Amino acid sequence: MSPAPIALSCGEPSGIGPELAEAAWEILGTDLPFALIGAPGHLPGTVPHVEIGDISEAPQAARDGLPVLPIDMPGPRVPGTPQPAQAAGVVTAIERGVALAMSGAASGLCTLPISKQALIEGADFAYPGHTEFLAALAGVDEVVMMLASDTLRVVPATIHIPVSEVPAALTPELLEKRLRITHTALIERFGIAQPRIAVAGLNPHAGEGGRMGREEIEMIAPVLDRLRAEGMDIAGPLPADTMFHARARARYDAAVCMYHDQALIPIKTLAFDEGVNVTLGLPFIRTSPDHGTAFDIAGKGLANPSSTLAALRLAWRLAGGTA
Ligand SMILES: NC(=O)C1=CN([C@@H]2O[C@H](COP(=O)(O)OP(=O)(O)OC[C@H]3O[C@@H](n4cnc5c(N)ncnc54)[C@H](O)[C@@H]3O)[C@@H](O)[C@H]2O)C=CC1
Ligand SMILES: NCC(=O)COP(=O)(O)O
Repeated sequence: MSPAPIALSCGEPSGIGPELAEAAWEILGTDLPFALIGAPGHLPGTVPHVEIGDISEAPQAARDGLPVLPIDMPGPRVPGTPQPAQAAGVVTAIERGVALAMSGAASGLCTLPISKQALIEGADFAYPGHTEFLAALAGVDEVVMMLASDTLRVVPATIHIPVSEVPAALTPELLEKRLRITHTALIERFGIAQPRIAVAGLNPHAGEGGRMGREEIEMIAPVLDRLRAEGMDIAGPLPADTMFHARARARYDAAVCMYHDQALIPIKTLAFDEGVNVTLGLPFIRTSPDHGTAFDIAGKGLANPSSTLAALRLAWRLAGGTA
């Protein structure tokens, strides 16, 4: 039996999200059933859309157009200029997607990019990103952000915090939890029986034996030693500058990095168009394109849908679908 459709939350209406949703339907058609949760009036109209009342109607509706579960939002889409007045609707779309995924009516949630600033201004949004919001909605304490592509998988151990706060945020407990969730997901979600994980150091040259920082010796290495003693295949702490070239990448299935840019720069450099953001540790499947709202090109017909397609396809595959 085919999995339930994927819910696709609209993200920031004035970014490229509406264009990506239409392009996704144009390319996927009925092969991969999904429904956009958003304001029908914000769609550019390059393809037809069909308003539905229940996500189970998506496979049938997709024959005639992009299936849309409508959300009321005030005002029009203004490509390139976020509209804080629509922020509450953007948040509602995410909440509705989570409810559908948690109930099983949707087999997963794919989120289009939000403008964090617009959500803060317009809806007092208290979270730095989807990842933290979804964890709160699901009632889960610990989740992991993974960016995945055929070329590379990366996990930032700390996520949306200032770089100045990273050393204090990196605790043995946090690193161990991130590693355990990553290890389990590689086995259960990605079908890798014996996952190989590479762990980056925090400092240049992974601390150069303590001369350029001691986090590797005092915090990272003891955690890795403990997990290796349990049988996990973990390399590191490795110098971050030399762990992403092709020969190095061949030695691991995922790289766990110490902070956001250490993880995301390599994958966005190697696989910007195909990368997918996956949240691990939630009680439902959540994926997202790896890019943001791209205000500079919104409404200009320049948005590349590849990462959104990859995100929908990964969600579908993780749900057991075969398209
Ligand atoms: N999952 C999410 O909700 C995410 C949201 N964001 C948010 O997006 C906003 C803008 O972030 P930026 O750092 O400017 O990154 P961005 O990814 O929106 O844009 C960076 C550059 O890549 C280009 N680009 C991005 N996606 C593209 C696509 N599909 N096709 C063609 N070109 C594309 C843009 O035109 C821009 O030149 C911020 O508010 C940020 O917080 C950023 C990343 C993820
Ligand atoms: N840089 C990744 C990013 O901002 C996506 O975050 P999230 O909204 O998926 O938590």
